[in-house]
Amino acid sequence: MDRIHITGGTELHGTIPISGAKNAALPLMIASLLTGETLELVNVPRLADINALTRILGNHGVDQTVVGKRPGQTTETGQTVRLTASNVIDTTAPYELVSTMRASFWVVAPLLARFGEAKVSLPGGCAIGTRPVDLLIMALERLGAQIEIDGGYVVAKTKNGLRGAEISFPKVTVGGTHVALMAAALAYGTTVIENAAREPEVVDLAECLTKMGARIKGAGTPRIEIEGVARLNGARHEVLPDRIETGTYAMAVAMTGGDVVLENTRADLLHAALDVLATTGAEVTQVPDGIRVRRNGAGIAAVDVTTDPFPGFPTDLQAQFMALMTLAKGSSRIRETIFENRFMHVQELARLGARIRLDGDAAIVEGVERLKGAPVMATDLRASVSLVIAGLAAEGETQINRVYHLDRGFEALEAKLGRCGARIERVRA
Ligand SMILES: CC(=O)N[C@H]1[C@@H](OP(=O)(O)OP(=O)(O)OC[C@H]2O[C@@H](n3ccc(=O)[nH]c3=O)[C@H](O)[C@@H]2O)O[C@H](CO)[C@@H](O)[C@@H]1O
Ligand SMILES: C=C(OP(=O)(O)O)C(=O)O
Repeated sequence: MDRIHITGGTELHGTIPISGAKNAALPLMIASLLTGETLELVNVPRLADINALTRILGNHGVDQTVVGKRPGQTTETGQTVRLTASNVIDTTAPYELVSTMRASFWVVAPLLARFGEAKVSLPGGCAIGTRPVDLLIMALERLGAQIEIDGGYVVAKTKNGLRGAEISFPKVTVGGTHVALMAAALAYGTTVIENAAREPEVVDLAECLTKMGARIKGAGTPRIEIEGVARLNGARHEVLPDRIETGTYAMAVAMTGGDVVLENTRADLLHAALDVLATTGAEVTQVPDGIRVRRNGAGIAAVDVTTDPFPGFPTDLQAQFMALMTLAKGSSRIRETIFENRFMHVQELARLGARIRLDGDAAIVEGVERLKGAPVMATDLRASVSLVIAGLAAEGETQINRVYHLDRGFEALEAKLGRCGARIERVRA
């Protein structure tokens, strides 16, 4: 198994191009199942999760091509992918394919809406909590689907097509909102989603669906209204920048010190996180087409954080922020309200010398003077990258095992950090 080897203690200086968002690209690719025409997606990141979804869509019969390089594009420019679901031959998404990635479960919605049936394995994904799909099933049932669980599969059917309805989510769910949006786009009549997720990736999906001919109002607010249409058409859509990758590298600079411009990204995608970062003492400024993060010799201030649905502080940046707080002056309290088991990085950060105590849904981090490199093991995607950040700031050598988690969500991580002076390399097994 590959490992990442880091020699810590160097500041980061330079530019880092930010990729298209994994968590936007996945539902956008899945939306290709809603039409027989071609959906062209620009700025798709090269990631293991994207490859996994490519296999799942291919199994349904979706034709996929990756467009070659065009003038002005480099290997750092995202891929352009064309997806055509004109000949869907299989409405089953098997366990072997779905178990590795949670988002793949969302294919249930377009398959059901367009073909009246879907059989999709219950999902896997990062081990950060129980992660049920009851609310996704509730949304489809509200739209008239008959659903059974059989042998680990969700078997969904509809006799006469889906019908618009009111879907009121008791808690904010990103996946539930994606599923409801895709299913309602082809349902007969009007659907209202209450307490919808407001994440930028939901807005991105809604914008793409609108280009495909869907009628959607209110995406980005807690109330989304969808007037179903009989069919959707092809479209071309650019995947929005990855706000979690942006925030991750911003926190890396805040921790190691230095001066880095994060290119091809937008501050409005992560205001809450950037505000917190500024409170810790980092200088965060908007520059044309990006964000500049700087920290000089001054120390890191301790700041309390609570994760929340967008526009709050994202749970997907909680581990990275905890890494930063391990070197803060004083004590910070980090509360996780989205997932009940998203503190797997705590024991690994402790190997580097961090002082963190768990207290229910919160972690209390006592800042220390310095971290010292050690072998650590990544346990999930964002936990893994929190160890990379901590390793960059630690004295000496850090070796991160189980790198496949990182490959799910961070494109060209070593190259992006390496060009800013980090001493980081992948040791291939
Ligand atoms: C591929 C992708 O985009 N993943 C993101 C998505 O995950 P995902 O869409 O899985 O997360 P949700 O927003 O659905 O989950 C939010 C909360 O609702 C709960 N819940 C969800 C569905 C359900 O049927 N029942 C239920 O109880 C979850 O266990 C969790 O406690 O949003 C999360 C929250 O921002 C992010 O951390 C993930 O990175
Ligand atoms: C938790 C994540 O992914 P998934 O929902 O696919 O497990 C993530 O992107 O941080």
